[in-house]
Amino acid sequence: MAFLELRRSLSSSFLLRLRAAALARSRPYTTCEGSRPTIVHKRSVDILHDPWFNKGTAFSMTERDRLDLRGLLPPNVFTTQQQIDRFMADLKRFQVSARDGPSDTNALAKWRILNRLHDRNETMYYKVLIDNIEEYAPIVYTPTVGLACQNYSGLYRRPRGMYFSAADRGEMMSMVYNWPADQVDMIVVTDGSRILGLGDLGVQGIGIAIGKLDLYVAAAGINPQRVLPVMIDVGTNNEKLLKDPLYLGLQQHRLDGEDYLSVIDEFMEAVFTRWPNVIVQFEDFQSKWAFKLLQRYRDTYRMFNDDVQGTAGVAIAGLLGAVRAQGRPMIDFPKQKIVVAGAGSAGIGVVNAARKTMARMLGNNESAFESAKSQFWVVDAMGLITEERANIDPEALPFARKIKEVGHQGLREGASLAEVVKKVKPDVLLGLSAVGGLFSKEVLEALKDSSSTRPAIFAMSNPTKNAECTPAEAFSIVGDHVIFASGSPFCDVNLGNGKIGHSNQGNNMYLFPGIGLGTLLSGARVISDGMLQAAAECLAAYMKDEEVLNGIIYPSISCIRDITKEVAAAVVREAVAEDLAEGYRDMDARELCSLSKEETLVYVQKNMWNPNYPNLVYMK
Ligand SMILES: NC(=O)C1=CN([C@@H]2O[C@H](COP(=O)(O)OP(=O)(O)OC[C@H]3O[C@@H](n4cnc5c(N)ncnc54)[C@H](O)[C@@H]3O)[C@@H](O)[C@H]2O)C=CC1
Ligand SMILES: CC(=O)C(=O)O
Ligand SMILES: [Mg+2]
Repeated sequence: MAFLELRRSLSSSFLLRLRAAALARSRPYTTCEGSRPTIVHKRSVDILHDPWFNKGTAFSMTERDRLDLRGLLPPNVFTTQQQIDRFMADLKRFQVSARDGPSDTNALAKWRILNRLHDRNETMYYKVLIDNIEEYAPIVYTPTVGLACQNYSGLYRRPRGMYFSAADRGEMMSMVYNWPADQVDMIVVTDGSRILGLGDLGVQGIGIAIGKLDLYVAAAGINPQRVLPVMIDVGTNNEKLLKDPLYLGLQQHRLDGEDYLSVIDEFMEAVFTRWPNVIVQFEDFQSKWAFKLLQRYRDTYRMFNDDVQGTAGVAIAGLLGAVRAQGRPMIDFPKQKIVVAGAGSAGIGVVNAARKTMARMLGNNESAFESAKSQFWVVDAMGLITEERANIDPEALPFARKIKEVGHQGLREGASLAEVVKKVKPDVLLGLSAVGGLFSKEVLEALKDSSSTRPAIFAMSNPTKNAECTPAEAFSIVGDHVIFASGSPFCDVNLGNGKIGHSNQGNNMYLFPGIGLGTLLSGARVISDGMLQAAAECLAAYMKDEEVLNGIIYPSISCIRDITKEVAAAVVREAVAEDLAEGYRDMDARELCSLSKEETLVYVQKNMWNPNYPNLVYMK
């Protein structure tokens, strides 16, 4: 009701202007000089201050005349490449002159320089990011984005995205109309309660939503005018932030229970009312809420939880790669013994998905599902989880080991990670604990007795300092034959004798952009388990046998746009197969069904945004 009243009270001319502006913005952004122009309704300095349309020194002279820009810019008209060369020279100069400081200082300085470019010229920002993804993903994404979030209240200059707070209850239906774009394809939302492995960062967590959406644009080619980072500020339980007078968020403890749920419910209703086709990615919600919110919304809204579902898919792809790296067929996966350290949203998401994958390989029936469970040993902050655990988390309950069973192995409730590794001799040791160095010398020494010919170590916690071990530790302690993956990037290790120990990056960035893009282009109303499984299988199949045998189980980030295209196409095809696809724009469901695999790839590619300046024409 409040929403209807508000809409009525807005003057119709304002709504018309809003719609006209949004329509202009929603036009294809990939046109170049000479092709169909983009109509803009602003001129002069207003256009220079609009990062969606600004081209800076690249405005041609005719455009400068057309848009009243003559004299507002230095006279030399630059090509896109010249602009980038100038920007990069500046960025590199900083890198050289800041060589004395700790490496983090350089990384944060680079984040600031890139952030300022993002604020003034989006096209150029994304061109720099796409063309140098290997170098700058670790800046706009993990690990540096973690540091940026920790310091966000100080770094904040210009607003980006939307903030919905506990103080906005009852207002969200109208607030969503404050966002200038009539079309939003992708929202990444966080409540800041568990940012990477850095804990509760409150409102400062918006940095992670921005970083994830940067990858949506760079990897999936989602139009940057149609992404929306969102922070839901329900308070923070971080006492340091609560005491900080410069903290930008609500200075109150987090809402809980029904109060908390009512805020998230209102937000979901509001965004899906204004943008019925939007996809919402939940990011870095503490486990306590991650599973509950996923269950609450996944059958009604187009949403997924990246930490639970995206991470699970990336882990499955890596685990299957590790089986192949042993020279064994993937169908041997159900024989792998897997020790998982961390029973939060990510760890439990992985064991659930891995169990289902094993069960499918074993015949996809109840007994297969039951027996697959016995391949996992889950260890959390209190040690090995068994059925003797008091107040066990319901999500972890299915993986609690039977006390008699572990007794036979010489283990007990709460056994330490080192003891578990010693007794189980696992094929895989996977960390999603957020505890840097958890895979200590003792744990890694124990893994030397693994029953696998090539034990695999997944130190998946972020950012870098939270990795359970480094690749150098893994290769030097366990041996050259080990398979290694980490959540944040590490360099390969020189093993001597011309041999390289490959350091893979096992991060959900290889899946979430493709899951989002595939869902968008299929028009599926929900994101099914099958669509997520198709994404994971596609990533697993991306790696060639010779790469996998060489210990390379994930692709290089330099191919992320290509991988994302493949993943998105796999998601579209699965949505079609499950009869969930309702089509997108001119591509209706029937036509989607008739596309071959190759045609689906072409369809996806055609719908990916590229960072080219459009030709701008002013209209009153
Ligand atoms: N590589 C990737 O793509 C992803 C990595 N992550 C990382 O995973 C980590 C965990 O994320 P969530 O599961 O959401 O966090 P969470 O806080 O929900 O769970 C952490 C879990 O680790 C356990 N833990 C704490 N100390 C431990 C110890 N000494 N030994 C064994 N377990 C211990 C806790 O009991 C808890 O079960 C974070 O660092 C996050 O950055 C999360 C998602 C994706
Ligand atoms: C990668 C990611 O989503 C995380 O560390 O939370
Ligand atoms: Mg996350």
